Amino acid sequence: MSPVEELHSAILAKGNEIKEMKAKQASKEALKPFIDELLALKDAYKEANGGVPYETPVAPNKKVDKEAKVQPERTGPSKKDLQKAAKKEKRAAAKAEAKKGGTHGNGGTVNAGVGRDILIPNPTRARPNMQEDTVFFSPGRPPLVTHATTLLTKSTVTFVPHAVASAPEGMLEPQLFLVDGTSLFGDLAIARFLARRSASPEHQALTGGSDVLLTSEIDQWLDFVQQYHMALAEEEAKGMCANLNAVLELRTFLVGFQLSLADAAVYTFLQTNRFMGHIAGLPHLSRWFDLITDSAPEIATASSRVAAVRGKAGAARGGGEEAGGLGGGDTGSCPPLEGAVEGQVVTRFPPEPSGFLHIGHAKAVLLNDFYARHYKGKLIIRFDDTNPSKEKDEYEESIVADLASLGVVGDRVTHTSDYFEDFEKMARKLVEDGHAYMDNTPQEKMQEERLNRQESVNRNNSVVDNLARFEAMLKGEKEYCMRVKIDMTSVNGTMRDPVLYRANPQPHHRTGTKFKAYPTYDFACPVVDSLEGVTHALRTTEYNDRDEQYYFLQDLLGLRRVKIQSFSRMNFVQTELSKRKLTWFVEQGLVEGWNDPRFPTIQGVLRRGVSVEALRAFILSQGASRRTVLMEWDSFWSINKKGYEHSSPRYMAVFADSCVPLQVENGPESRQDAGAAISIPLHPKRPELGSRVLRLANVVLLEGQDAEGLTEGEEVTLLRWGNVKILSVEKDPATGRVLRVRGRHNAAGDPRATKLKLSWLADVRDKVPVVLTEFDYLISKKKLEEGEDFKDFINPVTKAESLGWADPALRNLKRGEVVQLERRGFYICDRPYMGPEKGVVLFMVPDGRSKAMSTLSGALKHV
Ligand SMILES: Nc1ncnc2c1ncn2[C@@H]1O[C@H](COP(=O)(O)OC(=O)[C@@H](N)CCS)[C@@H](O)[C@H]1O
Repeated sequence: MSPVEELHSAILAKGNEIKEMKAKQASKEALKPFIDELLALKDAYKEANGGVPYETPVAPNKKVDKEAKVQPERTGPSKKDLQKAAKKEKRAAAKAEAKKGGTHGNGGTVNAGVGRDILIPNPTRARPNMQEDTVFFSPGRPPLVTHATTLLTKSTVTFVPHAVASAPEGMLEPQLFLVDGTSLFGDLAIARFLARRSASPEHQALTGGSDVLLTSEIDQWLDFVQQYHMALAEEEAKGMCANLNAVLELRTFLVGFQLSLADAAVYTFLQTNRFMGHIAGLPHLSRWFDLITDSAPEIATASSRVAAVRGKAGAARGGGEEAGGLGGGDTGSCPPLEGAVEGQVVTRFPPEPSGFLHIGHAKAVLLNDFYARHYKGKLIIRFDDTNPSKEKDEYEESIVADLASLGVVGDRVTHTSDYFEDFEKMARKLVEDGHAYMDNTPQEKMQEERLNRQESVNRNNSVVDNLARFEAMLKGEKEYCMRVKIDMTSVNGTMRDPVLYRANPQPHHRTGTKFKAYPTYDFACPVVDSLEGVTHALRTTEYNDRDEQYYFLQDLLGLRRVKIQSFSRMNFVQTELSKRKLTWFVEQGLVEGWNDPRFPTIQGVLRRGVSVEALRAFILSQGASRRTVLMEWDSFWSINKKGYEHSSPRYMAVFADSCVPLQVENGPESRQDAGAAISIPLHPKRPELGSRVLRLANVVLLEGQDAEGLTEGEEVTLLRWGNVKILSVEKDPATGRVLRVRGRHNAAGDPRATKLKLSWLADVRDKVPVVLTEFDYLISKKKLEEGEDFKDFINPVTKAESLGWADPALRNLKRGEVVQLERRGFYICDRPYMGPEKGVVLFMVPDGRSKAMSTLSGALKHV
């Protein structure tokens, strides 16, 4: 049944219910909620039916109703139904035409029998009068390629998001209405149209122009995107990226020798389906991705702008102000940058590509990004790649992907290795001028001497000897390193002749074997900050001691001074952030990998259900204070929950192994009764999110835990349906456990008068299998004391999976989407529905409370 048909049946059923109540002389007060429901159903019908309102049958056709009840189950509409539907459609179309200017329509829908509506172009839908070309779209399915094409072709098109009744978020295709009343639907069809109607040959070339082969090749890619627009499983996504990489090995663009809609469609597809992690390790695909980002920024802009409508990614750079109340005239909890001048501030985020980014890094990059944006300046993303023993391309690529998922786009991406030649020259000059010397004191001894403020025996060697040893070091000779002469008597240990250069024969991931000695962090940071025009270097407070040395070196080398502004490191209870310790967890197999949802990596926390907006708001609300605090996860999760409270649609699910059937004596026979569904809002307090179909049945599944608490004769409320009087509770004589329950729906019952409000699920054939997954902390102790080894505090059980049954609508859930399961909490989809044996994998998103949202207990402590 299509949503329109379902609503039609629901209206009939509700009307009959009201008639029955009236016959029983029900009071006006008792009737009111039913009449309200009927009106709401009619509104939903009108919206789903292209603006054409529900038509009350001229004479109530009791015969048809009767037929509906005894009709055998069938797989498709009968000829008679089709003729009737065709007549009805004709009538509706004629009405809609006459009524031009009404609500926009949605295209026709055909039900595939699995609850998913497949759209067909419907030329007869209602056509509103538009002042300008307008694309209506569901926020769950933003028309990214259309948006990119409007930017590329400079077309004037208005985009209007709308919530759609009777269809879950993301189900409806975008629809373009032209000023002349004609319309088109589907992201790719609209994009093609916009390119083709442009007068410019350059824009027409986006679809292949008049070249038939090119056009077809482009179409081939568009078909491909169309086919896979739903989220793919992890392995499939990986394989697909590998194939794309192979295709792009010898190509600059996907088709021909210039940008086309094929590039735009595949780019937006990859960007919005979280493929970035897979792209990272693939050189040709990465190169192509970067090329499109740079050469057609309209495409990236479209993706990030529309993603913002969807509420998933952070705002695109350059637009608007921060979330979380920051921005505007002041810097909120982030102190102003000293001496900052609007338009001239340059900040930088300098990760070492030696591991995956974690939430501590997120703090550093979001603060740098915030200041750059606040002062209308620039942000540099600099890979601090001075240690070839630890760094890899793979890490660099994962960092790029993680920054993209945080919505951070640097104005420049640089590498410390871009300056290796400059370093060599500067270091040689320091040696020549007697400011630096070569030292072969063993590492431990050197440390001891520095601690005791003792000079090395090499401190006063001749420049000639030092120069010879310096050149040997550059060739990879490891015996001597270069130290700068500062002050061995200084109270600041970092001023006691720090090491600035040392040999490392390992090939570098970017420069290969060209260099065999590398600057240390102490040397690299002040030099590159100054050379790159950084005005404010934000560093965590553990570097404070190094500030003096940083300025000393800039002065010694005659470089412009950069202002340092420090902020505290971010640490969380029961969480390790060190790359070394996180690697241990991966190597021990205690987690799935770096993107494990128990890990504090960016990939891990996003997978666990952290929203980028919440992360940003949390970090910026903490600000750039220097006070080091150990954060509680609870306060973070409760900020995270706030966003979802308003935006996530609500459904119900029950545990599969303990659920108990409740036979509702007067409930509808789900497979045969046309009234076996009602329309309810996706979110009871947010009608603008639209509505959905709630399936009813004469057998519904209750949580076992709830069934145990039922007593005969009491009235309970089945959430969103109404009251049921419990007639009997049958128990297993051996165990005393409830086996089944019988009840009767009481349409006139008052939900406010019942004690128990139960979640439930119609026991329908297409209910969806789900895996409800909960996680605990990897570390069992809140704060490890000095000397305590984290390995002694490993939580033995940190993951629990329970099988469940959920609302049929969850069949359409995509990876990364968050729903609320009533009385359970928020869940993020980690794997979409892939068949009866591979149900939807849902991860519980903590909400900051130690208990789950209700008396329903989970499999683990709720963290
Ligand atoms: N836990 C943390 N809280 C805040 N900021 C952090 C945290 N951990 C690291 N950082 C900052 O991120 C960048 C990059 O760190 P990385 O360890 O990859 O690299 C370096 O520390 C040096 N390449 C550059 C130091 S300025 C850095 O700013 C950290 O302070």
